[in-house]
Amino acid sequence: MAKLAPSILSCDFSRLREQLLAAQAGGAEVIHVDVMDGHFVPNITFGVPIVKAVKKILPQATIDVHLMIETPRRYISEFAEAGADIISFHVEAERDFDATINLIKKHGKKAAVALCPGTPVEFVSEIISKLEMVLLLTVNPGFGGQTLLPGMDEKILKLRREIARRGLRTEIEIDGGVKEENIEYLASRGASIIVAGSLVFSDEEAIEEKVRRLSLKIKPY
Ligand SMILES: O=C(CO)[C@@H](O)[C@H](O)COP(=O)(O)O
Ligand SMILES: [Fe+2]
Repeated sequence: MAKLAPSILSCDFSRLREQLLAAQAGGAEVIHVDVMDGHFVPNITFGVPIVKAVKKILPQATIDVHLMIETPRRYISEFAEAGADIISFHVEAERDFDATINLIKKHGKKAAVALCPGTPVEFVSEIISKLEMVLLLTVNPGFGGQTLLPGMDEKILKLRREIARRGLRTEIEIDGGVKEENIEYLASRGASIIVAGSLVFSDEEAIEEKVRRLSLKIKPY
């Protein structure tokens, strides 16, 4: 049903290589990288050098870059050249959707837009056919370890139905607040990629085992 995408936001950066290799050994094919600028969101994380490092450590993985930055179009080329495979930009942070999507595609990367929890799915109606993925942020952007906001399950279902109605193959990524108790339910609403940060990285259970077990929960066959 869905793929698990561990988010490095919650990893121990002094052990980045070890933890990424463990996630890969557990079967993770997609690695989620949260880029935050301290303007679009109240937090600052990391940028291009970390994307390069993740790609170097896991050259076979799909590097899924979630840009939580103002005017993301300015930085698309740098992230693409650093090794991003999927680039998501926020519709709330960019005026020119078409130019940004075209630039991502010009680099041969998968184009995605991200929606904050309060942004309705109708916002993407006119551009969805140009996108490979829509990221639904299910917590307020900026921090890991938050609680899934109410109503997000309905939002996923609504977008999944709209994609089906239009005969598209757009992926839906769910990001934020994914926990043991809601991961299967979120997958059943129509998510195709499920991001998990604190659930994967801040726990005593070994990362490899955790990724394997969670992946089985959302992809039982
Ligand atoms: O984009 C974000 C937060 O803004 C996420 O990707 C977080 O990394 C998810 O963290 P958890 O809620 O899974 O701990
Ligand atoms: Fe994210």
